[in-house]
Amino acid sequence: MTKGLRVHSEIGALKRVCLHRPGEELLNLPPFELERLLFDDVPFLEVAQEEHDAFAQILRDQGVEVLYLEKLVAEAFDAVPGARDEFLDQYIAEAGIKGDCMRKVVREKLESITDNLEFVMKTMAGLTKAEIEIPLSAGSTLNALVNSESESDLIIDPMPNLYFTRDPFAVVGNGVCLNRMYSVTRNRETLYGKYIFKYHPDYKDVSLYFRRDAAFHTEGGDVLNINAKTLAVGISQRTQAAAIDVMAQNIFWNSDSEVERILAFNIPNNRAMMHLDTVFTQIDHDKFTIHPAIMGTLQVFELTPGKNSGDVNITELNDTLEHILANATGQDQVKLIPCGGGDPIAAAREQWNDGSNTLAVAPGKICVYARNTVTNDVLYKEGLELLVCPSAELSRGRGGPRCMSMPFEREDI
Ligand SMILES: NC(=O)NCCC[C@H](N)C(=O)O
Repeated sequence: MTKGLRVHSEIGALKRVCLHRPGEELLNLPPFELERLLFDDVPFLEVAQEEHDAFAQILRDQGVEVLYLEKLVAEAFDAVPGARDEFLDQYIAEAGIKGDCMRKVVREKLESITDNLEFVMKTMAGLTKAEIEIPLSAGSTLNALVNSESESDLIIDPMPNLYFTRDPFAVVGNGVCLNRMYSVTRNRETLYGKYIFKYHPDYKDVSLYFRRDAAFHTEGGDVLNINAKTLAVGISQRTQAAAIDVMAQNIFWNSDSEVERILAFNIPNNRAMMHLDTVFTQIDHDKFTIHPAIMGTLQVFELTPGKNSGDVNITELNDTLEHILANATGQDQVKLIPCGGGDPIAAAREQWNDGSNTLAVAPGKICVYARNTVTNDVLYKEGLELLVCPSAELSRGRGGPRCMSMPFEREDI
């Protein structure tokens, strides 16, 4: 029997999760490319890996099976002859390589890697001019041959944000949204999910509720499974309202999905609040961490299936966030715990380092970054059990424990 996917909440006991251990993609991250590559500093790879290994071990100690994205892709290639070639064609087409000659040289370089895991990790790391010999022949390009400050040393960009496995695809119930992401630099990450959900023996039969060739963009950080019947989605810098229209049609009118209601939260468009999960995250049956700046300002819509196949009804909910979340979770009331405990400076500082971006491994038991001491103290006093991850280097990419994980299976609550 294949394993498949099963995620009907944010808090049910976590059984299986997909991570990506930061790799050489972080070594191909020059300071002057940080903004374009959506990273905020140059991390120290060895320490980032140690921190990530500690995060994975915390999850294993809680009985969670840890899967690695890069291994799943390699297993898909091992399982299906021809899958790797198909991937390589698409990878090269989307890699932004300048000139046919260079594309040929790069293809030969990647084809020469025999081990599938090594091959996958190389595609993630990117490629620099120093790594290949460029033939001076008919068909070569000036861009390849010239060493100049105005020409990048990167032939293929690295994908430094891959360890935020939350974003390129989002598991919803037993299916998955394979996203078209907001930025060119991150959209290449969705190729790995495509090949897992197309060819991996355990995951090739799951339903897709969104596709990477869609006209509108969305990211997994905006998708929260409240329960089997209710999904919360952020309208944000990263997810367009039109993408949620598409998602709603595909989810409501797919017999595999139990979701009957989507709540769309219109959140501010800025980097500190780039996704819904940076603004609020469920941590217990009746508790959420929140960014204090969104209190009282949110516009929220409810989408439900209409009468005829493909129809979606939309209404605006004029209520407080507490009432909307209490109603969605079926609780009499919910507690919203502000990042930084309400102190404006601590809130801004710890929000910047993902103080509200926690990962629940069970109701009331959450992974948090060690550096957010003010928020962690408040969470502890509210009765939460904290699993504390080191975070000096990992946090430089602007994502927390929820961003660094994509649950594949949770126990139902
Ligand atoms: N779900 C999340 O909030 N993910 C964090 C993504 C951070 C990454 N550097 C980005 O800008 O996309």
